[in-house]
Amino acid sequence: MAEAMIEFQSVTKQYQGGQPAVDQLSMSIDRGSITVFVGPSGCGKTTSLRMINRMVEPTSGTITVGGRDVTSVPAAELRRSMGYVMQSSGLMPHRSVVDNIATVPRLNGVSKADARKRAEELLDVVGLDPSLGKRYPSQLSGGQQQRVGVARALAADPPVLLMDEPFSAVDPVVRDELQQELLRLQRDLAKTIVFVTHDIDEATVLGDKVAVFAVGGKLAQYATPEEILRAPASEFVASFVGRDRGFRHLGFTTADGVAVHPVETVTRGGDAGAHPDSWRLVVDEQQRPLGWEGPGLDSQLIPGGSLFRPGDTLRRALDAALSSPSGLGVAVDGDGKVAGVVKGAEVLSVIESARRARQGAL
Ligand SMILES: Nc1ncnc2c1ncn2[C@@H]1O[C@H](COP(=O)(O)OP(=O)(O)OP(=O)(O)O)[C@@H](O)[C@H]1O
Repeated sequence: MAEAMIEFQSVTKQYQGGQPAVDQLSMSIDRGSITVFVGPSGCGKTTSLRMINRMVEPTSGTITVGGRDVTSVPAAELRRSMGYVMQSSGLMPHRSVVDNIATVPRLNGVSKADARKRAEELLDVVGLDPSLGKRYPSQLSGGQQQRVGVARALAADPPVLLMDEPFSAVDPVVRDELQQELLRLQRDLAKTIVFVTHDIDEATVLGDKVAVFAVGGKLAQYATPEEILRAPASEFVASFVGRDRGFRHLGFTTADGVAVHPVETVTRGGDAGAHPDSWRLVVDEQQRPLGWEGPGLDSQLIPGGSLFRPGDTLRRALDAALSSPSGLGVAVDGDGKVAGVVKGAEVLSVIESARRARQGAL
């Protein structure tokens, strides 16, 4: 069984008047995992996160980190012992990137030279060119600033990282990159990360476990993303995770059972007959897919859909078939060479048998 790193025991936060911001929260957060707090605006996610490092003090209840009641540690010391990343990177505008990252180690008594050296290494860890270290925060893009925010939070090598909507101010493509980068980092670092977002997609991508909060600071469900999509605990959770949860749930099952069929290919610039009478896949000299030629379309190249790779999920298999102009999803091997095609109807029948097997197991 996983070991608890952070525990909330009947924690309530009541600001003046009104209903509690957080109401009798009890939950246990595993060491070395990513736990995502998700829910609609105002449901107490940020308040819950900030009570972990005492930026906010609970009205009642107890929070322990590593078995120690957080109120037994001076608030300033506690805060420095945890990394904190927020939505606006929170960088100090008049300090260089390197000096920003070195802030907490310097406060902890690390020499200037060592702290800067470590800061430069961390730029590399978060995927930034170390030459950016001399710049000021305003000379970086939003995505780069968020990476610096992550580097700064990691600088003192804290076991716990608190992240409050760290990627919500950047565009969707950069956001996707930052999410993948965080997962990659976490594979090496194995920190205990608590991550706040209002975006259920982000929660299911990142979370080992997801805590769904309802307004009034009540914990509505706390489970793996797979379980939350498959078996929402209430009407509220079902509506919060959204209408396409059935489709998104396919992202948790591998498509090993889906057959890959041979496909007719033609090399670009090769012997193409002018009018193909069925769909055929155009490939380059290394057998990598370029697009399709269709019947009656004068051998004009039509862009292909998404690709299906070994180990991919049912969601990707289905998307490959649905996004392909021929209706045949292109499967490639680990080198990106065409391995064959998958058919939408067959993906659906694998999905259906997986569903029946699950029901049989109940
Ligand atoms: N300092 C404060 N004083 C009074 N009320 C507060 C304070 N901070 C938060 N609240 C209230 O507590 C409730 C929970 O706020 P919190 O910021 O924790 O929610 P959230 O889920 O993080 O929301 P969002 O996604 O909008 O950031 C809200 O009703 C909010 O108005």
